[in-house]
Amino acid sequence: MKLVLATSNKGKVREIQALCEDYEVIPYSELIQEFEIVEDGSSFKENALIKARAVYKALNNEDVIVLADDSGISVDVLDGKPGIYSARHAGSDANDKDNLYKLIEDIKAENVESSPAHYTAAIAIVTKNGEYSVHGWMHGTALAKAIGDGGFGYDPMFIPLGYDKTLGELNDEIKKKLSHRAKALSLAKKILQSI
Ligand SMILES: O=c1[nH]c(=O)c2ncn([C@@H]3O[C@H](COP(=O)(O)OP(=O)(O)OP(=O)(O)O)[C@@H](O)[C@H]3O)c2[nH]1
Ligand SMILES: [Mg+2]
Repeated sequence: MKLVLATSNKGKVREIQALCEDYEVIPYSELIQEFEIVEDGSSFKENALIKARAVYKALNNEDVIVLADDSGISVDVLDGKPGIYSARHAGSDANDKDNLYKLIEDIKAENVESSPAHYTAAIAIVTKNGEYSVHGWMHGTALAKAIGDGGFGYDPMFIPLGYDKTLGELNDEIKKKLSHRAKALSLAKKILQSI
């Protein structure tokens, strides 16, 4: 089965391909020109559906199956921020490093060295027969420093529950077992098997 990913994030493409080895997973940019999708929903689920619907419509082929991921990190000491705004935490043109160091500064400003935190991933699937969505979470600790350069985004400051190293230090196989994305995708696969 072919799955078209409605994402411009290469880290997500890499992880979803590794987690869906039985599928042919291709980013939509291999089929059509990338375009801007305004993520103005009020939840991860709404934003994932906005992205999947936009790409489904643009592909103009009713037989495609489109999958989108909307995700982010929520830090307890920051009252759950940045949450759905994780990609724009340091501004609308921010890159992963800008967002990472802004979040580190925000945690330091609370006069703590770390805080409980969690990642959320909402996965939306759009097909001619309907729309579906599922969620997955990964809990752990957000540090006020970055260690390691594995993963992407905020991974160098995040220690998953039960570990003592950041996702920047741990190998990809560990994140593959634990991640918010892996958990949401395992539910998404059950939906894909039934359609
Ligand atoms: O270190 C990380 N490990 C992860 O596993 C992870 N999952 C999400 N995020 C961060 O959360 C935002 C997503 O925003 P997002 O869902 O809008 O995606 P995006 O804008 O990057 O691409 P797109 O899929 O929208 O095209 C971005 O800042 C990501 O860096 C992660 N960071
Ligand atoms: Mg985005």
